[in-house]
Amino acid sequence: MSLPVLIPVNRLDRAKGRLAPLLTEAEREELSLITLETVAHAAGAAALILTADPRVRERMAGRCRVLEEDPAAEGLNAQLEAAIARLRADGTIADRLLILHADLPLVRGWTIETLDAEDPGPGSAVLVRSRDGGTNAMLLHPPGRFPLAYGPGSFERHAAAARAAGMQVIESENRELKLDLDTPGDVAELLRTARGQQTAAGHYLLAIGADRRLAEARA
Ligand SMILES: Nc1nc2c(ncn2[C@@H]2O[C@H](COP(=O)(O)OP(=O)(O)OP(=O)(O)O)[C@@H](O)[C@H]2O)c(=O)[nH]1
Ligand SMILES: C=C(OP(=O)(O)O)C(=O)O
Repeated sequence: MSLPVLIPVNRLDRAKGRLAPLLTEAEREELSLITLETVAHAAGAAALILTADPRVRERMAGRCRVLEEDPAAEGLNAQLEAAIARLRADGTIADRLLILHADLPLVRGWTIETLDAEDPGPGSAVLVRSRDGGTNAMLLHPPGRFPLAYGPGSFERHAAAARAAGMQVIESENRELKLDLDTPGDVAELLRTARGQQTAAGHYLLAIGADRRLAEARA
């Protein structure tokens, strides 16, 4: 596997909490699954889904490799570190790894190829900053040089930690990877363009009337 793509997915009943003002719990869960399918499809055979939710496993069964979380690890960073250790031990991960969020509605296969092409070689990290300062995508060459620090404002933490580890840091302006669906503002941004409306997430959001709800909230 030239570039394994690790995609962490929160438990559906915990995901997308910041969209609660716009979407019901059932709608947030379905949107999480729809964007996961988009990201996993883009990653193709390289997709490695990390989740504790049996409904995610059921939805993605047979379509890509789904990894169980480590019961001894707590939180996103610890879960990712534990999964990466297991994947390095079994040879799935060698000298490169792309960690992608599961909620990137615009991502396509060629998006990942474009990001991959930005990799300058060993000793580097290519990062994509999200609208709220998170890290939507992180291509590590190699992984393991610094501790993962996902959470609010993680982009600056990851960039600083990579530099402190002697790595070359590149901020990619990859437009498809910069948009994740965390807030009602992100949903509005997705639905603002025909391109966004034509995504699987866009179709779903329009079908449930999220555009009208946004307009009513602005009124
Ligand atoms: N496997 C796993 N994935 C997680 C966990 N927490 C967050 N994620 C995933 O990590 C990525 C970034 O997560 P966030 O956007 O911060 O969390 P979220 O649950 O999607 O949204 P919020 O509820 O708004 O924080 C998304 O792909 C999440 O699904 C976790 O504890 N385990
Ligand atoms: C946890 C993260 O996601 P978000 O910024 O979407 O909360 C992160 O990018 O570090």
